[in-house]
Amino acid sequence: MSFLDENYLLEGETAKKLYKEIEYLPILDAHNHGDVSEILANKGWNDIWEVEAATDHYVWELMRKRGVSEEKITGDASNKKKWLALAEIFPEIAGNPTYEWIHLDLKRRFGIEAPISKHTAEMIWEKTKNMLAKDEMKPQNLLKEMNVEIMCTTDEPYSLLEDHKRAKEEVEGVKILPTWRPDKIMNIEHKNWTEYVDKLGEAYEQDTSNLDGLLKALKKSHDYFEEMGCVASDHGIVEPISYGVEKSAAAEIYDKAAAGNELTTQEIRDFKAFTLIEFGKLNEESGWVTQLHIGAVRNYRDSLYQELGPDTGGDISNSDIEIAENLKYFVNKFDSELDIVLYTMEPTHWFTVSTISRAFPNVSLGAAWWLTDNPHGMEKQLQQVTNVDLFYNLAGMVTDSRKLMSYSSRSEMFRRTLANVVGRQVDRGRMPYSTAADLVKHVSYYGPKELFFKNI
Ligand SMILES: O=C[C@H](O)[C@@H](O)[C@@H](O)[C@H](O)C(=O)O
Repeated sequence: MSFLDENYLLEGETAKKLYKEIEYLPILDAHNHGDVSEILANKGWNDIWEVEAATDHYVWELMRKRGVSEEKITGDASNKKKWLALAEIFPEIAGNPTYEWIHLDLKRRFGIEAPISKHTAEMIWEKTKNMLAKDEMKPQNLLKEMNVEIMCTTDEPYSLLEDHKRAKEEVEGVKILPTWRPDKIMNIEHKNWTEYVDKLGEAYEQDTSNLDGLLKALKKSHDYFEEMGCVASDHGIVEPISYGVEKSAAAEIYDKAAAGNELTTQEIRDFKAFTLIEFGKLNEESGWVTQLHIGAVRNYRDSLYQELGPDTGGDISNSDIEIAENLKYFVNKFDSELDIVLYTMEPTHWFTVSTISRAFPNVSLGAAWWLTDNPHGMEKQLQQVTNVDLFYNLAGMVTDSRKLMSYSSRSEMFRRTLANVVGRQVDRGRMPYSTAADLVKHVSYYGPKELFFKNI
């Protein structure tokens, strides 16, 4: 096998055949960080740094690890200098999925086969710059080229979704849907919490000076998102917190926080538990999927957070959290009533979550997430699911991407890994080929279509 050839990640003849079954299925992406204004403007990108690295903290982290100065990552250096710095260290990041994603993009979108290095950096810069100037490389064409059928962005509940509204009218060939992400309302301990609550109130012209007002504002926002085509909420939660909390108790906590008083740890937990259930109720009424991203400790590297803020690198995964007891109330409260998707990145959590998903028909597992969204992680996670829960109940792949260009490469990596894992089962006599072929198609496309997009 040579680098990223047609057999990339595929270990046997069956895997190769299975991959052919799913290679060209459209991409359904229920979770990403797409920038709708970029798609609407359709101006495209000036150079390869802009398209591949300017918005992607995965790349920034690796550059820092290989000693590149911040000036050439997020600082004032020119894009050309930044690209040359990245290219120089590129051979040193081999084995990390970013190495493969970017090479796949170069190969599939720009027809460039040469491995990135200081020797090829200039050539790649020039060639991609010329190609990026062409219409076919503009965001809307790129999405069609990558065969993206539906993509769901991640949005604040106080957003009025102006860009989504326009995208609905103006962007052809791909559906761009919002996702309701109310973390900032739930995180009552955050120093800017009152500001976020005020924003929500202003956006939906609702007095939020008490808990009732907040709940009304959330409902208005939820209704509006639904009107705009939203099919899911999403929640970033370090450790799930769920138990019954009386509304009167939550209201007292709300008043205390709104008056600027410090809350106890217990009060913070109570408020989170209360709001999670409220979000679930709203989703149940609307028939939305509830996505829980569990276990990421964000902004772990203090200096980076202080200097550059969130989503700049420096987030970690914590295996030391309790999931089963903490989720019990939530999954039981909505037993058989609400589609719930659990995303976790820790291999040690996969067994627990797959047993929870096995026990509840309405709970599914999302693809291996973030730091395990790579061939090794996805393969391990898929094997786990195969043997405890069902392939057929998987929620499918989400690109989770912060740049448009990689929707296709991230999906390709998943589909190849899937073909490989399932192909191996066929080769070991665990299922017939025809069953396997249906199964990989289901996981890649028909399953997520049914789960997230059945009414679209
Ligand atoms: O960019 C960051 C990571 O890709 C990403 O996994 C998280 O931001 C996650 O999608 C989330 O929405 O919480």
